[in-house]
Amino acid sequence: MDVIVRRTEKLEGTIEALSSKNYTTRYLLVAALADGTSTVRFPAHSEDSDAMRRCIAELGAELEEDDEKIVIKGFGRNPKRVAELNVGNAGAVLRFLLAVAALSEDVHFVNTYPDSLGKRPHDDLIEALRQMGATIDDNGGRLPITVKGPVQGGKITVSGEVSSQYLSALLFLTPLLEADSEITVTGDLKSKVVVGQTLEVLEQAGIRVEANEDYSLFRVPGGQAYRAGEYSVQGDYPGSAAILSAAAVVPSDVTVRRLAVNSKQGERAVVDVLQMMETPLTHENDIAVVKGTGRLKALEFDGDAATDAVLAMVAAAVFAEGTSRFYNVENLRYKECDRITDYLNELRKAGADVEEKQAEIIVHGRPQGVAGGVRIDSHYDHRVIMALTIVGLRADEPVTITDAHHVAKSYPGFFDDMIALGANVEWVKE
Ligand SMILES: O=C(O)C1=C[C@@H](OP(=O)(O)O)[C@@H](O)[C@H](O)C1
Ligand SMILES: C=C(OP(=O)(O)O)C(=O)O
Repeated sequence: MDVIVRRTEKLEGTIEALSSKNYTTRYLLVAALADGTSTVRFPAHSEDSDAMRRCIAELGAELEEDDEKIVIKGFGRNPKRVAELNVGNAGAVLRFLLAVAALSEDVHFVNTYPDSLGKRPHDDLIEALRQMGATIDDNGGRLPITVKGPVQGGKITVSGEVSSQYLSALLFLTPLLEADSEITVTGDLKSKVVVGQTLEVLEQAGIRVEANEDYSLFRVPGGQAYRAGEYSVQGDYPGSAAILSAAAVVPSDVTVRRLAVNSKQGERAVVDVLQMMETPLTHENDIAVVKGTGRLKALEFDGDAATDAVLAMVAAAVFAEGTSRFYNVENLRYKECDRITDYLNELRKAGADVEEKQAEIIVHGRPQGVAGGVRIDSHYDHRVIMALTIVGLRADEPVTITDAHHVAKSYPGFFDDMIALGANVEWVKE
């Protein structure tokens, strides 16, 4: 399904933030790895969280759900034998479950998104699991992948250069092994803040992990058990970053509720970034209020601190006065698409003035707006879809985003929320 985004004069209203994707995947996983019964309240409902839900059920977790919660009886350290798992297009879910699969005997991960997740690398995790004794058949570090356990703890080395998800995956697995583990992270760890979310969830699940200050060394005692628990999922900053950035580029009076002020999500930085860009924005008592004027100032920002919000920030910078620079963002190239080259190509089509370096996005702002009048390839990427929607709000001619239904990977209600706020957006069948 395609979406047509037309110039929008004003956004106004109040929405509840969607639930966090990254906390939902983590809480579902630790609940599955516990022996007792856990409750996850306010879980995200999206393709990625559904992928985790489906896979842990196949691995033997018993799930019961209603509108507000999922009650999960875990399988502990003994997942059921399954021949095959399908994680859809969910990167984090795949990486976490590749590690969990090593508790089992022979699990085959299928390749259902050859042009998206099918292109993403997993070599660094595969290599670490091999050091631990796993036998792995892979396709040059990519899907399809078959993992055969068992594995042992001990000294493990993993690269953090491409993704933090490999390290998080090992942190979920190693407490369940008999031996103690010592994980050394080589290279410059990317998306470091997300590892903080992994450690927070592990601690809530009663797991002990010792980490040094720069997250290059972790000691994980073996023989631990996940404690069943009661978890409550907070609002999602990466998805809300798109709403807040949309509200910043046009005149607006938009309130987003349920955005924890003290959240560990790095994408919380969208609030500071928009304020630095001189957007009138307040954030108190977990409520963000944007009273946009459409005027923005350029800025320089280390994007690795807020990986999943960078595309929305860049979309806002398209309309800023001056040149913005988002640096330290090379790992955006290894996402649902190459979020530097592919994304900037689509922005250019829409009329933005952007440049790329290997690890940087440079935006020469156009406060006068962009031409639009184009069809955008969404590259299977929910964050590209949301970002181009922001740009379309201030384009002279309509912007058509093809296959915009892929927004459901993380934020199925994105267009409903945008329409509720007054965005001039319309679904069309091809
Ligand atoms: O651990 C996680 O849940 C995630 C980690 C990040 O990935 P990278 O570490 O690959 O940057 C982030 O972009 C992704 O959406 C979710
Ligand atoms: C990159 C993302 O997710 P994943 O790596 O889990 O596919 C994302 O949500 O933007």
